[in-house]
Amino acid sequence: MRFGNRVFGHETRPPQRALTIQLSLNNKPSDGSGRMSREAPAMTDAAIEAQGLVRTYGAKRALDGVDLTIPAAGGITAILGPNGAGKTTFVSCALGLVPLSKGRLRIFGGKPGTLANKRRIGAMLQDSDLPALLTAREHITLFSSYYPNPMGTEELLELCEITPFADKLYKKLSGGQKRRVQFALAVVGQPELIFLDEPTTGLDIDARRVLWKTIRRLTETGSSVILTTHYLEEADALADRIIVFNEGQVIADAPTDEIRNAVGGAVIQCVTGISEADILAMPAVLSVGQSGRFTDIMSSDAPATLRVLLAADPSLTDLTVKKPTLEDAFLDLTRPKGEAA
Ligand SMILES: Nc1ncnc2c1ncn2[C@@H]1O[C@H](COP(=O)(O)OP(=O)(O)OP(=O)(O)O)[C@@H](O)[C@H]1O
Repeated sequence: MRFGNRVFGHETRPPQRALTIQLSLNNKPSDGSGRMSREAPAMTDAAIEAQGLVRTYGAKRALDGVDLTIPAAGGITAILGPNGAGKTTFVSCALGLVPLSKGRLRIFGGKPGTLANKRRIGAMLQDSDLPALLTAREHITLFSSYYPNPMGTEELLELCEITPFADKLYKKLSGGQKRRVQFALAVVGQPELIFLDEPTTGLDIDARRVLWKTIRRLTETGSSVILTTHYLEEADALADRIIVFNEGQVIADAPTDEIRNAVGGAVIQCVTGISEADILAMPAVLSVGQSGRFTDIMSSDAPATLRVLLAADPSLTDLTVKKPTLEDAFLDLTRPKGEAA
């Protein structure tokens, strides 16, 4: 696993995950319906293999040498990155919607966009739209006919909490209700690989939690989910693995815990009159930022920083020390070199 210039662990799932996969391959779902079970994909088949992907738009390199592998039954991978980092371009290439300029991309060992691959993939894109004059139930019934082993329509309507508006015309649904239907269509086929591009944008917190629950359930049956999101708490709550894109390149690729912990140290927050330049010169300080009246100091050794900080400012107040969050790690990774937080 990559994290900046560092290499982490191994390329396979962590042991706990491997156990979950093993169980799901050998057992039917607890409700005994059999509807969520399906033939397991060969464990050796990678869902996605990308080597040296380049996609240019004129002089712009939207993808600039992307290498990554997503295993089959690979759990939930969040692809994060600032605006314009290349996340949507990567997803579009994997779906066969956008051709590559250079590189090798294999989906279940085949080219992106083939019919065989489409039957193994579900996708919810940012700009999806659907025929206005069909109901949610009709859309789901129609989509389920494309897949060899779809979920039952009623079960899916319940799971995604669509039942109360299942018979309304799509055009009469609210924005959040439309997103739920789009999500249901991405998962109705119980596909082995699911792309969710900003799936919870515009959803209220209840609807977001329904989606999270459904996503987790799908991975328990052996799906690999690729989630792109700007909500870092969503990635933190859901993803087993985080891949960070920046300027068309993968700058970090590691299990979520490792990404969070790799920042190391702690975030010291306080109210102080000391200048950012003076704080940056203190021991173990990695970066300094301002949020309102608070100063946030990222330190690789909080006690060492605190000793000097407290001695330098006896009037310092509102002191808290906390572990870095995924957001701290993300900001640290994607900050332009040489720029303080
Ligand atoms: N069809 C296109 N024509 C020209 N440039 C494009 C096109 N699609 C993407 N780009 C450019 O490629 C770069 C990567 O865009 P992309 O949409 O993949 O980023 P992203 O990480 O998904 O961003 P966001 O988080 O804003 O959705 C951007 O600079 C974008 O302007």
